[in-house]
Amino acid sequence: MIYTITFNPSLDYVIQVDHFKPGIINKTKFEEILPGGKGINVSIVLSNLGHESTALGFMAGFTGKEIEHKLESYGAKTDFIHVKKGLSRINVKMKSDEETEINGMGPDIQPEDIQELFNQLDTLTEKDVLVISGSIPSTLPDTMYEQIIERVQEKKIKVVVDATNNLLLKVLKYKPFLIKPNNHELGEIFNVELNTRDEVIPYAKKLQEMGAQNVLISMAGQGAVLVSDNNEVIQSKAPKGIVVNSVGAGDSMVAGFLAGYLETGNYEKAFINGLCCGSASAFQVGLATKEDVENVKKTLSEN
Ligand SMILES: Nc1ncnc2c1ncn2[C@@H]1O[C@H](COP(=O)(O)OP(=O)(O)O)[C@@H](O)[C@H]1O
Ligand SMILES: O=P(O)(O)OC[C@H]1O[C@](O)(COP(=O)(O)O)[C@@H](O)[C@@H]1O
Repeated sequence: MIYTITFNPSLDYVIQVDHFKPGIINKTKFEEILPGGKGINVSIVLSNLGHESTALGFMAGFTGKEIEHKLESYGAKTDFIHVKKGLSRINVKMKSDEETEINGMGPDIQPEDIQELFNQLDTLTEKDVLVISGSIPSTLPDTMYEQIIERVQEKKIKVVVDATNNLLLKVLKYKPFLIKPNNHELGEIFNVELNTRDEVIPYAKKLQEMGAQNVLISMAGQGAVLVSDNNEVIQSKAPKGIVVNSVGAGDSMVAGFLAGYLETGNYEKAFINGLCCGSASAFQVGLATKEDVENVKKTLSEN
């Protein structure tokens, strides 16, 4: 079973506002409410690609119930911990002349809720895969990622981490199977600006030297680079298309890579699946389906 953990799930309120101006009343031209949060997006895309997963994490209030309900409608399994205080957040994703995001805080997670998550993790076995992604709400200790990986370390399960800066750096010593920062996040870690695929390669290799087995760097419209554990560097430009909503593109890439790897055991196929899955999600409001990914793959070979 693939387990995803989303510490702070959300309802993503995606709106289109023509020429947004701060300080006045703006009206929406389009609106949709989607379940969100990085692990949740990974679970949705895995379902779309025909892979079972169970979404773990913390939920609260009516927003939490709606996130769970929406997620299950995609066919993903859920086993969320229901937190008593506060509400699961609503994150605003505004498309206008520029993309603007306002992400909420989330509920008040208590030590007993964390213990419940640990108890769930204790049931995982060697055959399982664990995807841990997204930010940590302020009520959780910033050692959360490490504590989880340490807890499952002896089981030798494959762990995938999609997190930024210190959260990511601190888990490298546990040798995660896959990490997926984007080029900006990679640049922030080393205090450099990385704009091209060639510039990214040496820094991706540094993260590998620091412990990660496979390092996948997403680069939005520039494509992606993979430094794999068999010392291969695989890179590609992005498939061409019109971007409608890039929220969840990175999570789709993680799901696509994982699905491709579990199906074939081949890094190049996994990479292409991840790349096309990311783009297929960016080219629509919601997240990619298997058919969308196959269609994007055809355009990649035509480019
Ligand atoms: N503008 C775009 N054009 C084509 N593909 C895109 C675009 N934006 C994202 N993608 C696809 O989605 C993947 C992940 O996107 P990215 O924005 O780098 O991730 P994140 O959301 O984690 O920052 C990219 O590697 C690419 O395959
Ligand atoms: O957990 P975080 O880092 O606060 O981010 C949550 C947001 O990220 C998303 O999961 C999208 O992530 P990406 O665009 O990086 O793929 C949204 O659905 C959600 O609103």
